[in-house]
Amino acid sequence: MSLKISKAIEILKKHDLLVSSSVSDDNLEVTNISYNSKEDQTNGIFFCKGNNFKAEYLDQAIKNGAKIYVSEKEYSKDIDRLIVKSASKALALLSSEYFGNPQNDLFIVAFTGTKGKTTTSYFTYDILKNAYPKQVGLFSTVDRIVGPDPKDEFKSDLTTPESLDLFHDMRTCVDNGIKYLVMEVSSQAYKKNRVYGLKFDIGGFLNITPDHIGPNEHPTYADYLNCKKQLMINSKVNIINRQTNDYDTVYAAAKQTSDDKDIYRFAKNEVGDTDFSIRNKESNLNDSVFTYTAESDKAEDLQEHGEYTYQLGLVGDFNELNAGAAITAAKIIGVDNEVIADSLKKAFVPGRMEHINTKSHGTIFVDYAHNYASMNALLSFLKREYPGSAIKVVVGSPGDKGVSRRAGFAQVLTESADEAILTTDDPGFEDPAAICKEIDEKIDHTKVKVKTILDRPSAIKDMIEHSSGDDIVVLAAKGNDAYQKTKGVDVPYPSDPVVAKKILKDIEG
Ligand SMILES: CC(=O)N[C@H]1[C@@H](OP(=O)(O)OP(=O)(O)OC[C@H]2O[C@@H](n3ccc(=O)[nH]c3=O)[C@H](O)[C@@H]2O)O[C@H](CO)[C@@H](O)[C@@H]1O[C@H](C)C(=O)N[C@@H](C)C(=O)N[C@H](CCC(=O)O)C(=O)O
Ligand SMILES: Nc1ncnc2c1ncn2[C@@H]1O[C@H](COP(=O)(O)OP(=O)(O)OP(=O)(O)O)[C@@H](O)[C@H]1O
Repeated sequence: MSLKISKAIEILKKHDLLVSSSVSDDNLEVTNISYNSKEDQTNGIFFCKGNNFKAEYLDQAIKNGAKIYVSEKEYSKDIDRLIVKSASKALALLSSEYFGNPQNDLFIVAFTGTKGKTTTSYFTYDILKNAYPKQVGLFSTVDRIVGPDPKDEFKSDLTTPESLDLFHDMRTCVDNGIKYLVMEVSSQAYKKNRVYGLKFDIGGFLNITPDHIGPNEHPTYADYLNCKKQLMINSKVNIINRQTNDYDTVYAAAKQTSDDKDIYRFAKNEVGDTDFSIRNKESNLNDSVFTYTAESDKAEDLQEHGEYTYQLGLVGDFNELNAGAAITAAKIIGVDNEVIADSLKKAFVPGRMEHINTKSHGTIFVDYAHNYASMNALLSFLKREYPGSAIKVVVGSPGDKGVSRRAGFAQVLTESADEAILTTDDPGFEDPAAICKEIDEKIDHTKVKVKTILDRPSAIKDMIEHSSGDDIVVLAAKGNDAYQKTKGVDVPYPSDPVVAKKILKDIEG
């Protein structure tokens, strides 16, 4: 991989990003690209970016072999430099060029939404992988899959990677024979220009509720919505949840760059003015069965028999909506209905509505619901569908972030749980006991029985041991995370599904 500096200048000028250039050799062709000074920079281009950037990082990068740097301000005059209006935008554009614009060889399906990105991406990935074996990649919050072999699969750090890493991994995908890429696009990805300049073949908008608003994320809800709707502006074909908050804004964003014929809307039950509607037929603790009905001419063009029935291996009415988005994407691509139906039947998403059937300790769900909106969606669904079951929740709230989640958990536990055990979840630099106390103090104890057990495996064990019959045990908010973020260290933790299964093995054999 390489990048000619003359080409870099041309691209920056084209995008009106270049402020000035001090370049001794226009013909320089760099063979390394980086934004992390600790890496080898031999014959490389180095990007000074980020709120926490320090001049000494550039000094280190130069020592490590950087030949030229890109920055919003001039630091060292010792080497060539390109001064730009936005280092993050420059990073995206020049990384794309450096890695040979791999996006041009991929059909990219992207999803955004406050909730459901990971689940919908997995549904879509599973369907496409069954339709086009060995040709599908996945960039999700949980895993990054850049090729067909187990060695091409690794854990993600961010929902949407930094642009350089994104284009690097897309290059790997293309080199590994991948033709379809399913990815999650967070609002932060737009805020931080990680996907700047990218056009998506299909973009799906799942929902938006106030979240991720705070000093390190979005200053206001308006900013959050503005970032999220960028996916619609940057997608050729759009799929939109007709029932999302701010639907008109989202639809208008799609219309900016797409004709009506390329915008598909889906909705639950009788809504009107939609292209597809979803109706639940039946659900139990293992599956839900629903119909997907074409409600417009363009939807009928996509779905020749008008109405199809699907069985989804992941319960939760919100998952029918997630499935709707995945089905629509697959149909736009032209996947056979049988493949779609078969894939959804076997759907499994790590840490999302994973259910564990026990012999005599009720049914256990492990779910990543980690704010009021998602926990409310989950617990209201369980309460509505299983009125005879006691709902018993093990949950904690993280330290150093999302403080409003604590009051949210107190509210949703009061509204929908019968019993709760408060426990530790990524305490960071805070005291987990104090976090639990904060939640506990806001719970109405006349409505729900609560105790605190800080050691998470002990909390899970206690809840499982004290559950039986039709009880539903929900291990919430941690999904399949295999760590507890504690005082700046990712302390290994076996993950909720592993802990629960081990406890069951010990007590049920
Ligand atoms: C606030 C924020 O969005 N920060 C992200 C951003 O950081 P930044 O560009 O501001 O960089 P920085 O952390 O200030 O560091 C400055 C620069 O110095 C460099 N450096 C640093 C040390 C050194 O010795 N040498 C050196 O060169 C770093 O490599 C970096 O380039 O770019 C970094 C990647 O280059 C991200 O890791 C980082 O995400 C932080 C850690 C993060 O967790 N962000 C969350 C909020 C996020 O993005 N979440 C969304 C999901 C949200 C959802 O669920 O919807 C996501 O997409 O994951
Ligand atoms: N469409 C939806 N509407 C409301 N809640 C949902 C929806 N889909 C999933 N959830 C709930 O939110 C949790 C997180 O789902 P998922 O990981 O798919 O979303 P995400 O958008 O990737 O989340 P995050 O941005 O927090 O990583 C699930 O475990 C479930 O409880």
